[in-house]
Order: sequence, then C-alpha cells, then structure tokens
Amino acid sequence: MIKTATLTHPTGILKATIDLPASKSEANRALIIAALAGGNATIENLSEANDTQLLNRLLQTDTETVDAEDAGTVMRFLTAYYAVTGQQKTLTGTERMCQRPIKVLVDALRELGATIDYLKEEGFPPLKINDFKGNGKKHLKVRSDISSQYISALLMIAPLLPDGLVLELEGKIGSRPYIDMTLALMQHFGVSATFEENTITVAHQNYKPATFTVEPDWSAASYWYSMVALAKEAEITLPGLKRNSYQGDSAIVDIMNRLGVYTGFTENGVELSKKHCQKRLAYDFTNCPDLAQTIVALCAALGVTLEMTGVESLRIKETDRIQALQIEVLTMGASLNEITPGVFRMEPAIITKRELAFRTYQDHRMAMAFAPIALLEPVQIQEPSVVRKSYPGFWDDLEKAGFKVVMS
Ligand SMILES: O=C(O)C1=C[C@@H](OP(=O)(O)O)[C@@H](O)[C@H](O)C1
Ligand SMILES: C=C(OP(=O)(O)O)C(=O)O
Repeated sequence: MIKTATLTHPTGILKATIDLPASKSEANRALIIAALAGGNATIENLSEANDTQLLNRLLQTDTETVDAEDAGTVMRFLTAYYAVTGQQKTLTGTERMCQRPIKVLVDALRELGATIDYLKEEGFPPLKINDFKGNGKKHLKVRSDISSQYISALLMIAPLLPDGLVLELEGKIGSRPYIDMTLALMQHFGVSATFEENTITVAHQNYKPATFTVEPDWSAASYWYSMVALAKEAEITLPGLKRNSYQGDSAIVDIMNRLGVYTGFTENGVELSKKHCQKRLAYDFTNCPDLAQTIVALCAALGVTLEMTGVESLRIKETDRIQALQIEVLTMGASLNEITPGVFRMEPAIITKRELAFRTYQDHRMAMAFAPIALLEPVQIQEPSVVRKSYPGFWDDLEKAGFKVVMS
C-alpha cells in the first residue's frame, strides 16, 4: 500500500494545460435534484471524485444501510432526501463523519414531520431515518453559522413539501456562496426561490427536466494557483473555468491577484501567469472556507504574513483543519496562532529544511495544499490517496506539469 508521495520539481518552471475535475459541490446538488425530479434530468461532466461517484451510486442502491463515507454533502443531502421521500434508511459514515454535527438539520426535518433517530450519540451520525408525515409546517428558523450544507439540503427538498418552505437563517451566514449555488441549481431545474435579508422562500412546485453541465472545480484550481505563485516561471491553462461561476471558491482569482498570480479569462477557460506578490495578507474566509488551507500553506512558503478570520467551520470538516495547519506549518518554521478570538495570525519563516514531510489527517485538502511547496524543496506527502475525495487525478496532473512523483 502506498503511504508516501515524494515530490520534486527539477526545473521550477511550469508550462501545462490541466483538465481539472468537475466540481463535486455542483455535481452533488445536480444529482439530488435529478433524483427528486424523477428522471429526465441530464447531468454532464460528472467527475471521478469519490464524493460524486459515491452519491451517484448510493442514489441507485436500495440497501437499507447507506455509508456516506467521509463526504459531508452526501451525508447531509441524503438525510433530507431520504426523509422527505419517506425511505427508511440507516445512514452512517466514517469515524470522522460520526463526529461531524448534524443536529441542526435533523431538528429542522423533525419539525417538518420526519422521524429520525440517533443510533449512537445525540446530534451526530449514524442516523435511522423512518417515515415522513408532513404536518403542514412551512416556517422554520435554522442556524446558519455551523454548516451551509444543512440549509442546502433543506432547500433542495423544499419544493416537494405541500406548502413549500420559508427558512429564516439565524446567526452569521457561513459559506453563503454554497447556498446561492443551491438556489442557482434549483433555478436551472425550473424551481424559483427568493432570498431576502436572512429569509429564503421556496413555494411548492415541480422540478423540470433540463441538462446541466458541471463546471470544473475552482477549489481544485486553487492548488494550481499556488503552484504558479511558487514557480520560477509559469504558464498554466485551466480549461472550462468561467468568470461567472456558481462556485464561491472562484474568489481565488482575487486572493491570488495579491499573492502573485494573474488570471486571464479566455473563451476556453483561464490562463495563469506570474505577477508581483504582496508581503502581507488579511483575509476573511467566511465565504470560501475550502481555500484557507491553500492560502496558509502558500503564505508559509512565500514568507507572507497572513491574518485570517472566518475559519470557525474548519474545525468540523474532514479533520480539525485549524489544528492540522497549526502543526504542519511548524515543519516550515512558521507559526499559526489565534491572537484574539476568531483571528489567526501566521508568521512565516524562511524554509531551511531540505525534504519537508507533511501529514494529511485523512483530509484531501491537506495533501493538495502542501504539495505545491515541492517547487521550492523536496516534499513528502503522507497518505497521498486522500486526494480521491475531490481530485483523484491530482498526482498524475502534477507529473504532467513536470513534477517527479515517487510513490512508496
Ligand atoms: O455545500 C457544499 O457543497 C459545501 C459547503 C461547504 O461546507 P460548509 O457549509 O459546511 O462550510 C464546503 O466546505 C464543502 O466543501 C462543500
Ligand atoms: C469540507 C469539504 O467537504 P465536505 O464537507 O462535503 O465533506 C471539503 O471538500 O473541503
């Protein structure tokens, strides 16, 4: 079994065209909506990402026990989907998935008439989903500061409810672009909604047949931005990415504009090249939490002082990402500390080690965020197969861009 990827780049010069995997966020919404639409919905460009392949498979199986593995969207979206379609299921996941909270969603579904029991710890998977007896309730208050996936899950089932749904979001809205993406996909399949201030209203209506083509994944693009920022010379083309994306992680364009990467939009996608990089960055990741690891690893490598906020949700993702980052940047002599509640500062150091080894904590983004540093020094990434969650071809793509990747 392969346990380590050793990465080097002999020239530090990047020139490549990389076909990114399609967005797992867009795909998983389209898959759920297609299932709710009862056929006739066509989805093009589904990726090989495990999160997408898994959901596609699970939607076609009729086993009683369903394993969402480590995929947050699969766990949350299927909970709502099974509940409202009255399917009796036991829904479980990896050990880590069973530590990721789901109470906000289960409480909301129970209020709507679902019978859902916790099989182990209150508030966490595994769940037993039983029958659904709609009770005419249509107005719910839902916390929006833990995970937007609960809200997306409720929105996608909302048009099936006899009286639709009015969701009043309570507290800070985290990961809002993912809620907007959900509403955009629903609109694509003929369902309209309004989102005014903190209230989202969806009337009872039917999804309509349509074809949806999934855009390449902007979160995956972020690792290529990082490589361009670290390379001596670079010209990277990423076909298929659009300026007006449904994906909030297209915010990488603006962040990297400050960290040394110019984005040229063409008819076919984007072309990345190098430009001046600033020495300090302050950024609020509330709207794009999945970019935080890319930026922390890059700033540590570039010697950029980073102040970051809006990272509360990182503690309940594939791993406690704050803790994982705090440990791994130490390898580069950098330090990442919470200076006041919710505000993290990273002070970088000049990299002095040769052969940097990074652990990945069963988190695909830890592997992909630290891999680009191999443009500066040889890098070892432990458990490289974690990338299969969102970007199974990542190591092959690095080879296409001139990296030497040795699996051992
Ligand atoms: O809805 C989605 O597709 C996602 C929402 C975000 O999660 P949170 O809403 O929990 O921040 C994001 O981190 C995750 O990778 C995908
Ligand atoms: C947080 C992530 O995924 P999920 O929550 O869907 O498991 C991610 O891909 O970074």
